[in-house]
Amino acid sequence: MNDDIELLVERDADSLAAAVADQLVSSIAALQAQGHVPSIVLTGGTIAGSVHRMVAARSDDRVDWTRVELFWGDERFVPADSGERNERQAREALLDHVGVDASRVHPMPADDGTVSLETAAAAYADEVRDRGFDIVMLGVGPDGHVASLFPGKPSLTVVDHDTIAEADSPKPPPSRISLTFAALNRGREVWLLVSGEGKADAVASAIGTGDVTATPAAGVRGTEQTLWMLDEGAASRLPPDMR
Ligand SMILES: O=C1O[C@H](COP(=O)(O)O)[C@@H](O)[C@H](O)[C@H]1O
Repeated sequence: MNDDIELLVERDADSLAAAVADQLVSSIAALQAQGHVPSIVLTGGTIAGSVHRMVAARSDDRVDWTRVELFWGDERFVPADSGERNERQAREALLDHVGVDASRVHPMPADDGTVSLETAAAAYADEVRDRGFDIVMLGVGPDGHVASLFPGKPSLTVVDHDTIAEADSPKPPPSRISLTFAALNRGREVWLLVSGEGKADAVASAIGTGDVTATPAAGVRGTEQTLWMLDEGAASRLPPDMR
C-alpha cells in the first residue's frame, strides 16, 4: 500500500464535487492572497463537469479569475466546437461564467485540419515547458487511466517529454493529447477525483498495488501532496481501515 497519499471520502458524487469545489476556491483564494498567480490543471470527465458547475456557483470576490493560469491534463484531438472537447466542457460549465483572462487560458490544440496530432502535442509541450503547477486535478477511468495515459501503453514510460500524442485511445475518441507523468508530477498538489462503484477496482488497484502499467493512476504524485478525493462507491473496495 502507498503511504504517501492522502484520502478524503465523501458520501456521494454531489458531496464529493462540492468538497472539491470548496477546496479549489479556498486554495486559489489563499494563493492569490499571498500575491501568487495560481496555476491550475483542469481535467475532463463526469465528476469534473459537476465540480466546474459548483465552482462557478461558488465564485464570488474571494477569487480573481483573471489572475489564474489554466491548463489541461489531457484533451481529445477533435475540432474545437466538438462536444467531446474537455476544453468546451470546462468553458461552458465554468470559464464562461467567471471572467477569466483569455491570455492565461491554455487549452490543448484542437484538430483544425492543418497540423498533425504529433505536431499539436509538441506545441503543447512548448506551452508547459519548465512550468510547475499549484494544483493538478485528474479524473480516473474505470480502467485506471488518468489524463489520456491508458493501461499498457508506451506513453506510460515517457520520461523525456511533457506531452504524448495518443493515436489509438481505447476510449473514444481515439486521438488525444496528454501530459505525461513527467509534467503531471510537477504539480505541488495532485488531486484524483473519483466517483462511483464502477471505479472502485481501479481505485483499489492504484492505491493498493501501485502497478502503473495496469493502473496508470498509480503513477501520479504531487511534489507536496497526492490527494485521492472519492465518494463511498469509489472507495468501497479499499481496505476497511482506509475508508
Ligand atoms: O477520457 C477521459 O476520461 C477521464 C475520466 O472520465 P470519466 O467520465 O470516467 O470521469 C478524464 O479524466 C479525462 O480527462 C478524459 O479525457
